[in-house]
Amino acid sequence: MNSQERLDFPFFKQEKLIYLDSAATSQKPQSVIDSLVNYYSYNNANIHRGVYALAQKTTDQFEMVRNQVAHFINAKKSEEIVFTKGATQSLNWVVFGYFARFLKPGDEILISVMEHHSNLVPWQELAKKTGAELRYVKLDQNEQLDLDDLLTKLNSRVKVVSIAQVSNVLGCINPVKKIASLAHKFGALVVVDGAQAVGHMTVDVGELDCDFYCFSGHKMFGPTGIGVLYGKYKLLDQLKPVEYGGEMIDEVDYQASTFKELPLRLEAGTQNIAGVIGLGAAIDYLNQIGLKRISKHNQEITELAFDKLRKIPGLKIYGSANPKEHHDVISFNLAGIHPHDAATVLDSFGVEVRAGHHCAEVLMRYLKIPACLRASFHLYNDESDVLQLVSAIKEVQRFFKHGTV
Ligand SMILES: Cc1ncc(COP(=O)(O)O)c(CN[C@@H]2CONC2=O)c1O
Repeated sequence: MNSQERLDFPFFKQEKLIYLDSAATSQKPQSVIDSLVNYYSYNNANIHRGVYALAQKTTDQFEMVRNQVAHFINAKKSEEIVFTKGATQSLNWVVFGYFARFLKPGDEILISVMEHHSNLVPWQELAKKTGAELRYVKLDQNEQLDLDDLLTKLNSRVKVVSIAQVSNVLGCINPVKKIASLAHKFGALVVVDGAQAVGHMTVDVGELDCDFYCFSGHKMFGPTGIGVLYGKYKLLDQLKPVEYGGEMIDEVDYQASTFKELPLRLEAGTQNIAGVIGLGAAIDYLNQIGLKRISKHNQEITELAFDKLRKIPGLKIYGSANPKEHHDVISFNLAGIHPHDAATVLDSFGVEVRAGHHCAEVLMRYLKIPACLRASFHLYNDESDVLQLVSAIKEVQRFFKHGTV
């Protein structure tokens, strides 16, 4: 990253804040902020129904972003792109709009112990609703996804495998393409939670051959409140709307209504138009910098942080022992210091990390820890951020008079 890119983000023009919580939400480049101001200042109009020129212009801009998203993740066509509030809503629509229609007692749902609550709790509810069984793939000795365990749990009763492409806690990249290939051999469909992957690496849903892919705009330099549900057309066409109302209807009679074709059938009500435009600006920025460059920079920062953190006595890192298997996320604890206490003192040094279960309580139970600290990185982080994190951690240990296990 060059210092100019850090200045692309107004957030960093304020007092020196060491922002290490991009896995919770990323900071926003000026171009994204400007796109929202510009929309509301000069192009604000509702879409798809207005016959006046401005409404048509804004509709065209909205649909152009849909095409942009389709190209960004290499979807076959823009009708496979549905705008949602974010990864959570996207996953809920897949669970309750698609799989709720087909799962029955005796069927199995396979997820991993590392899943975010948004890719875990909906499946719990669906299992209760349908009588299907929810099963978990465990971690291997290196605290990575245990592919052998996945293989032993794959069988003809498994109807869906739902997995994070990147863990928001362990920072590992799961071999989604291989998992899809294996799952499809048993007739299972594959849902990917891409919230921690998009914006950090090139995502190609065609290459992955996944059946559904879900992600959020706010974790990829875009606004909050906007996300994407991708689905292979023939499957998305079977997804029953979870929400009904305006925009998505074709005709409404006294007792029954007909609905529009994909994707509008799945976009009820006035959409987050500004959020879509901001998402388009975020994709423009990602393409301008280049995902390969972002991925390389982020990996350098992550590996630098890993190498320095692992040398700190009393600090334990979760996930792989190989720094190259951590991507933009490092979760850790300090011996004898509760993560919330540590994060509070770190904040007093201007270092902002996350403390808690990171919406992954099953993973915390699996790791036998109540919570942990998490440092997560993106394009705007640099070596000085890492050095300040390390020195602040040492201050925390001095403050709590703990230094060695
Ligand atoms: C892997 C993963 N899946 C799903 C979600 C849910 O996304 P939305 O909240 O945008 O619907 C997140 C959000 N990341 C969370 C948000 O806060 N801290 C995290 O790690 C995530 O990291």
